[in-house]
Amino acid sequence: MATDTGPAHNERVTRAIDSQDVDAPWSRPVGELAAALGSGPAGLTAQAAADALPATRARAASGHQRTAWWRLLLTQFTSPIIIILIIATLLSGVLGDWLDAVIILTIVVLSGLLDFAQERGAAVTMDGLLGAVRPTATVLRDGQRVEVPFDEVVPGDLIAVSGGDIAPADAIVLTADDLEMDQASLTGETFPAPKTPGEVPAAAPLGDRTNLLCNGTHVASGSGTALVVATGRDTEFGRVQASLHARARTTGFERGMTRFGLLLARLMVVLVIAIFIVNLVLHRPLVDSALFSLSLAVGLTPQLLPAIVGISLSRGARAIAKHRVIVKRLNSIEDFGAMTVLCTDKTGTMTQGSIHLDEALAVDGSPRPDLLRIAGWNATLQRGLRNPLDDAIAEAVASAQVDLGGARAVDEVPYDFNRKRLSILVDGPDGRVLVTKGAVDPVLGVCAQVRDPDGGTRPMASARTGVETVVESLGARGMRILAVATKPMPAVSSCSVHDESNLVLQGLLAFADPVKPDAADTIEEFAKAGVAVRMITGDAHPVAAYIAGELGLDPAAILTGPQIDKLDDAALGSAVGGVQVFCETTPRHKERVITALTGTGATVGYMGDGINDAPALRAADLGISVKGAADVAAEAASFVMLENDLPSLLEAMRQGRRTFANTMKYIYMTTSANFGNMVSMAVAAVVLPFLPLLASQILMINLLTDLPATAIATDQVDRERLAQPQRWNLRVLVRFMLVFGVVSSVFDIVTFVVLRRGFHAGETEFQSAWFVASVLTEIAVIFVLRTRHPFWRSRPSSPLLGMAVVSAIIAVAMPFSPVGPFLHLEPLPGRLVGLLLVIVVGYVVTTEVTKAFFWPRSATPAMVRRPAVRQRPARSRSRTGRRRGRGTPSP
Ligand SMILES: Nc1ncnc2c1ncn2[C@@H]1O[C@H](COP(=O)(O)OP(=O)(O)OP(=O)(O)O)[C@@H](O)[C@H]1O
Ligand SMILES: [Mg+2]
Repeated sequence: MATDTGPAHNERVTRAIDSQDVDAPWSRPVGELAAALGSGPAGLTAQAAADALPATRARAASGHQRTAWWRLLLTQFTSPIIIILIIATLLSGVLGDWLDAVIILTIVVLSGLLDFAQERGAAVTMDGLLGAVRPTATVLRDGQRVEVPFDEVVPGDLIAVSGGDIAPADAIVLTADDLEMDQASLTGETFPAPKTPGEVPAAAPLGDRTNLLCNGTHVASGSGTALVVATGRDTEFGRVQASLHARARTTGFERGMTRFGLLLARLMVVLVIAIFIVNLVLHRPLVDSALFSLSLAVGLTPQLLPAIVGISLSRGARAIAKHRVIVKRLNSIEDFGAMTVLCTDKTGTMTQGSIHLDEALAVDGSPRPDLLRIAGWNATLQRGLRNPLDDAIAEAVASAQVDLGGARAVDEVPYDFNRKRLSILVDGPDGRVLVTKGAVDPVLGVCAQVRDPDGGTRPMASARTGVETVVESLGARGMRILAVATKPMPAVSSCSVHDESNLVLQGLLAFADPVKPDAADTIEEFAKAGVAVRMITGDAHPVAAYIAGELGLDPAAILTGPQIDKLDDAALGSAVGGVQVFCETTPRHKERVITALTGTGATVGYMGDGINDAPALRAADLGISVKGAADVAAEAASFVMLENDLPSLLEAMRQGRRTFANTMKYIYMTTSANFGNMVSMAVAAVVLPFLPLLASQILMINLLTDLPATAIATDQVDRERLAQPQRWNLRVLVRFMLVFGVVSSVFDIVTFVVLRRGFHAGETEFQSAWFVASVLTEIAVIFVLRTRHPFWRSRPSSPLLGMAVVSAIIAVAMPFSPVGPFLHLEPLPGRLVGLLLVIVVGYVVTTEVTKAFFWPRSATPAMVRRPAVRQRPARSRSRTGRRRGRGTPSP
């Protein structure tokens, strides 16, 4: 098999793509395609794949790529305001003062480097974290199966897929074993589409290309191999993505940030232009006035906000990773902190997940060892999704050394989440039989008769109540039950869903899957933290109720899938709040429940790992999956746990709240300081006969006050901030900005008056004093505003304290240092320094007093509100708090 290597392959692939050699590949014989792509039965060689990678990467669909470091560095200097500032500075150099220009540029570069270093660190951190949970594809290279990241799959690769896998590229089916793809993400079609080898006409619409696996769709059942013909932008999915600019839905945090950023930007533009005009009207020097206004814009601009927020979120992600939870979307951390309801799957999360077959029983509950043989045919011959129930049966068959009589599968109706049954047409010692097993109700529904322990049969109608009583009593002991049924089908060679009728119920299998010992405690901890835990399972009512009891949930507050079907969305919306357990659900039920819960105003988390959980994961405000889960589930989630462990999720959530609280601290403090400065500058520009600060001084203040901001992510958070869900609250933020901004302006103006009237300060002395005062007040106030308690009662983190002290010392020392003259700063008389300190103390005290008035009024009521969905008891369904915007605003 001539597998091509080296640049020749690379060239051929590029040519194939460019010349559309592989146009409508679904209509071409696979041999021809493989030849065109340089592939053979052993797949590509590793060398050929490596050679093709750059061309493939270049055509990757947008997204996920890490920006090159130099590009990241450049972006620090490419915002319009910075560019205008740099040009104006160069201009001022040409017109006169080169020294000033160089100093301004130096500070701009230093600030840019500081931001770059942080952002770069954040990007590297995220890359490392995501590496652990990035999906991989199974490809054949040099005849060996290897796992490679999705973005390293190249045209010509042979891939192998099985249940739950996402197709990493467009690929033509080579072999298929009952392969069915869920193409809903592409076509909206919710029924899985069967896939088989064999060309289809070139003109076949997407839905009819039965030999094409489409990038982004996932395997609903079965397995197969396929030849990759297109990747990235060249795939159907890539094209759709490009045309829609398809983006995942924005989080509440992103929406809040965007709106707030816009608000600030507008405010800034208006003020800066006004200040510039005032300066011109007052006949100040044009260039100086322009530089002053531009520097103000740089100092006040919120464009640094997203960067610093991103940095503190990525630090948070690293801290969360310590609890073995990986954050896939940074902004979801806010939703994590805001979560009020957590819904989870049962198996593996609430239970230990190591399912064990306990008993094989006849319909009356008496032991029936030979049932294991029938069940064994079904479980060991099935080729669909691997799953723990079949594994448990196979294990029991092996350990009891049951003889399967050389049975062989003729055909199969794979398991699906709606039918909840799995049927195999078997050629065994008793001839050709259809063996069906599945959840009790769905199997009973297709049985006409039951087989009694004595070997005789009876109509289902007369036996049903008896069977249900047995199932109920097993369920009450926490047993998961499967029903097994058969039907002789001597004359057929294939089977379908329609053959699942008129079966004879053979017996029941009881599985033990005990509740995790710490699950109940963790659920209680979540409840104390304001998060109601809810269980949503596909399993039957009796066992769900039993497990609910074990977990401390209310077994009476239960809703089944069939009951959900009877409710329309509105009725479901008003019912979900009081329900603690949802059982007998299909994937669609899970999704509807989550949507209904989000509709009540709750911030809903959903944790699940199966294909059947993917729709619910997408519908939730935050999806949580587990490493090793089906690709579709992992893709739909914004958090991935490395182990299925509820306690670590609790810790991760607390860390999420801490991160959110610190991020909000920064936003609250920076915006109020900026707003205050804008107002002060506007006033100063009007009343002073000279500029209150020079451009280089403003930029230096900006740099010095940014230093402690970089340490905010490390800060401690007051305990009560972590006790309840928190969410973004624009109204409180704007009020905070106005109140504390104005307080700081009042003190700025007091400083003006004292300097001009009391000290008769001239230009340089005034600017030097104001430089020192600006830095000191802005730093001191961090310690007041970072907590709602009196500031001396809440300890800041050491890095924050350290950075703040260093910045303050630099600021005070600068006028006395050799650097001073470069910034036009002159040493201040001792009396003036003392006075500045008095002003700083006065400012701190005033802010502290204002804070005491500000927080109780706006925040305390929010703090005592409860989550919309409550823990036990479930009877009185209170409507309180069912609005968006609950939860406690920060800091
Ligand atoms: N391979 C199988 N063969 C037969 N029946 C099955 C199989 N897998 C699952 N079932 C039946 O379908 C029910 C629902 O299982 P499913 O995996 O769809 O639900 P789930 O919501 O993921 O459940 P859980 O909460 O336990 O994880 C199971 O309780 C079982 O009765
Ligand atoms: Mg499951």
